[in-house]
Amino acid sequence: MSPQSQSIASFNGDLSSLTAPPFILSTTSLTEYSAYWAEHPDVFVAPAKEADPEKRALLVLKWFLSTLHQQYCSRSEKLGSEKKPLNPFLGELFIGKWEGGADVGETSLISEQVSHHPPATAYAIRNEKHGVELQGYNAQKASFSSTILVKQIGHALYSLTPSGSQEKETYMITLPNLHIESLIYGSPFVELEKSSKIVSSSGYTAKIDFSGKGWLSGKKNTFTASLYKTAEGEKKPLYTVDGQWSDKFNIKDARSKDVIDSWSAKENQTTPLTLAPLEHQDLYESRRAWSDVATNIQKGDMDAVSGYKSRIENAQRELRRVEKEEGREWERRFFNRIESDDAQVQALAKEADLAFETDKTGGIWRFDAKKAEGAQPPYFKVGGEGLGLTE
Ligand SMILES: CC(C)CCC[C@@H](C)[C@H]1CC[C@H]2[C@@H]3CC=C4C[C@@H](O)CC[C@]4(C)[C@H]3CC[C@]12C
Repeated sequence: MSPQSQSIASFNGDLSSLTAPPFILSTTSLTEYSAYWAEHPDVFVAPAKEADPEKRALLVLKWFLSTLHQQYCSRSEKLGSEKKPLNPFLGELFIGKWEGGADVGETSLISEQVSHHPPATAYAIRNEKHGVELQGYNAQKASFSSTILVKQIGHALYSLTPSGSQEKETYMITLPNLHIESLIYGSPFVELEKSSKIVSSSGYTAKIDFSGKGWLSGKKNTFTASLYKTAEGEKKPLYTVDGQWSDKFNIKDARSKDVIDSWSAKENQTTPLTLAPLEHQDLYESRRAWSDVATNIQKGDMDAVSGYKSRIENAQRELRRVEKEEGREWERRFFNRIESDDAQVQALAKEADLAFETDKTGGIWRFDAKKAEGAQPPYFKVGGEGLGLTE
């Protein structure tokens, strides 16, 4: 048996324990993936400007669908194949902002590794000007059956206060399952499976069905979606959407059958995320913490890679040891673990068929805006508690 298949045979579902050949290693940590939710900030805030609740729910669906290209195929398009991201360490941060035009304003991103065993990443994306917030967390559980199957555990909550209203509207978003295709040809890419739901407190539900390589079109990344009144059910759609999430899709009014809107991933450029320069970043910020590892992955110096990785891992082990000794746990910088959420969120979760599975995410994680107020790097005191990354 090769070492590769041995590691598969003893695989426990934790993707971070999977060994991959050097050419498949990415220099990017999973904490960075949270940014995929808002790389089109104008689409992210668009629902807040819509006065009609039905159209607002449709714009939330459109935004969700528009994120899928970046979430699930930007690596294979940019780098030639899907890659294995760096495993974030507990407390790792990825912080940045998107400068929109005068109309969009600034959108900020906070991403934090809130759990290490099991690995879970939480994020908050906010646009103050439009009163839009997305927060969520996710973990992955993998299994093998001719390829890598990945179940996503976690959810996202999108909220806004419609213009001219006082009442906050919340959308519960569930995450799709996925699998890796073309693994044996050495050019792995992601295909989405089953379905995702977006259930709103305003009484609308969107259901997205991922059908992979469409049996009619023969094209990969095919999906259909419909938006309906939660109380009336899937059989009475108000709008339908179909196409490829990695390319183009059309939005139709289900009553008139007219195409009323569309999206093309290739024609809509992403807005770059602005980060603090490396030297101004905190030691816990992803790019800074992983910079030596990343440089050596690029150079193909795998000995140096494992040396620098061990440095991080050993420093982390030492922190965990001291915490255990002192009977405390690592304080999350921007998020809190909560026992259960309010009745509204629970009702939305039920409608969305969401099971919290807290044992697989280390808990339910919620953003704490107070912790983020006026946050400036360094986010952590360095010294005794440092990562051991500075000399
Ligand atoms: C490429 C093969 C050989 C190695 C396996 C890599 C695994 C660890 C990669 C491949 C695709 C990746 C997923 C791609 C996109 C997302 C969406 C993001 O919002 C959360 C992370 C998540 C869910 C990634 C988790 C890690 C992942 C499953």
